[in-house]
Amino acid sequence: MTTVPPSTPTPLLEARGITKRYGQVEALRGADFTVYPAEVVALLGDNGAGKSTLVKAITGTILPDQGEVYFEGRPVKMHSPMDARELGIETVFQDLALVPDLDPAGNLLLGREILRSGFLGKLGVLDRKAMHARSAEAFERLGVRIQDVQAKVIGMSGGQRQGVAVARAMVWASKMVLMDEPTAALGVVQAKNINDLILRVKASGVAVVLVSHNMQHVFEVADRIEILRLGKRVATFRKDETTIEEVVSAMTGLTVQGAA
Ligand SMILES: Nc1ncnc2c1ncn2[C@@H]1O[C@H](COP(=O)(O)OP(=O)(O)OP(=O)(O)O)[C@@H](O)[C@H]1O
Repeated sequence: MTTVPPSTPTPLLEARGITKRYGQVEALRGADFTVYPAEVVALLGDNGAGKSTLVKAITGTILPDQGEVYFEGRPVKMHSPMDARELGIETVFQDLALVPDLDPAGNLLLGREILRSGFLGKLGVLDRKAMHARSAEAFERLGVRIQDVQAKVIGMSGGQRQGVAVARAMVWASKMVLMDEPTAALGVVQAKNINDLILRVKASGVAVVLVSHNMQHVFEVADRIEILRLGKRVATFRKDETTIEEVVSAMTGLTVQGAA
């Protein structure tokens, strides 16, 4: 187990002592979580450990009962995903949150549509040409291959949809992208594409938080790994200094790991 070395920069995001209850269930019991700038950090834990709840708490999707979130060293309160967006944080949720009847461009630019300009300024009409051009450029830059950018996403394969959702988050995130199970429904080639995307985003200076059960995926792309167990962080590792066995032991609690 590794603690943070002395030369480590100020965390981009730090969650401290987050608690969240759903009735009798304590989903988070004082969870901590740290993300450094431009790193890929995997958030791992067994089913029900609280990973999705923690992701929601640091993206303004739910309000925690207790605890603080610091962003670039300052305390922040996120009341909605819009608050997170304003900080440069984008999220790819398990359900992808795409609009099935829109094409990839419409989904990429959802809430950020480009309007046609008229004599008196912006008209309330979508500039589809500009939207398609902008999206095609974004997909190209990210290496996401979309055969027909004008086809509705409802007719696309799971992997293509995932590509659209991940690209949307990556295009707009200036500081951090969170991905909850990005490769869950993907084949080997598609999972590799997502890995390539993650590494591209990291190279552009944006941090990536990855929630995944896929150990191979995690060990391919993550710089660090943080483990949640029963709603608390129980260990942190540098990927280069650990093994899958050690990580699995920390997740299951079969060996004692010092708290991070
Ligand atoms: N909206 C909710 N209402 C009630 N209980 C919830 C809700 N969301 C999460 N929980 C409970 O909180 C605990 C943590 O759930 P969470 O989904 O955060 O875990 P997870 O680590 O993401 O699990 P998984 O890997 O299975 O997705 C679980 O016991 C879950 O049943």
